[in-house]
Amino acid sequence: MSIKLGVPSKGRLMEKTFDWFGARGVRLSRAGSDREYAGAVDGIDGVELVLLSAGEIPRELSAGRIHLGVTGTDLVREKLGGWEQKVEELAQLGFGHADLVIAVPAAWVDVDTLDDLDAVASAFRAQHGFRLRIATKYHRLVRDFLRDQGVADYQLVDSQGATEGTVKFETAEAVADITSSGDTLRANHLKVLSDGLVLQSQATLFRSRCAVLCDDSRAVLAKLLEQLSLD
Ligand SMILES: Nc1ncnc2c1ncn2[C@@H]1O[C@H](COP(=O)(O)OP(=O)(O)OP(=O)(O)O)[C@@H](O)[C@H]1O
Ligand SMILES: O=P(O)(O)OC[C@H]1O[C@H](OP(=O)(O)OP(=O)(O)O)[C@H](O)[C@@H]1O
Repeated sequence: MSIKLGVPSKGRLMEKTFDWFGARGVRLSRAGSDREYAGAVDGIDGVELVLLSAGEIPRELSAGRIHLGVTGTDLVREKLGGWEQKVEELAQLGFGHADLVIAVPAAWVDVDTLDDLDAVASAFRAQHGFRLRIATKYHRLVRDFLRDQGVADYQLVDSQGATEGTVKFETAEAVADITSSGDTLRANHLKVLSDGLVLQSQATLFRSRCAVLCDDSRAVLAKLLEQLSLD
């Protein structure tokens, strides 16, 4: 029996994950061309590499279809309600750092804090007859954060990409999205609220609490974690 390790199938996250495992003697690679989503593992027997969308890895972990998975903490917390019951964080990998933030138009010179946003939101509703729109793909995290911070008079609108563009295209008044360099926010004339940090994320190795392990698989997992110095 083998255990399944899910890794992002493309981009920086995939390459840096390969580097992280490689530095610990577990060599991960794509099996064929850049377009093929099959993987190979050298340096340990019984581990199968599964290349997946970063956004699907939380669901695969919680369904128990993969035993281990690398993805951002933001995606696990967003996609899995009660995530701590479903997965265990084994190691923060030290890359893929990004902040989930609330940002508003830079031209809103009087709006710097969540309190300011709350005041604007109430005035906006009175003036326009509908609630101020915040575009995001992080519905759970943003809703929970704004509830805890006492901001209520808003609505979330779904944006699965190019979220910073929604303000210019007038489908939202504010955004909640991941930022790392800040370039995308600046280029779209947006600014982060001073207390608008929802979550700091980085690439993390997770273990499924839902995957069933036979004795052989348990032994493979223990050997892998020992090789990664995580036992
Ligand atoms: N600019 C960035 N800098 C660093 N990390 C980022 C950046 N943008 C996104 N990330 C992180 O990368 C991870 C994957 O992001 P995202 O969901 O956008 O995946 P993707 O690249 O669109 O892949 P897929 O569509 O296959 O899921 C997330 O954990 C996110 O926090
Ligand atoms: O602060 P920065 O360094 O500019 O990075 C932030 C951007 O990176 C991510 O987008 P990505 O490139 O993954 O595309 P997406 O908008 O389609 O998610 C994120 O959604 C921001 O748009």
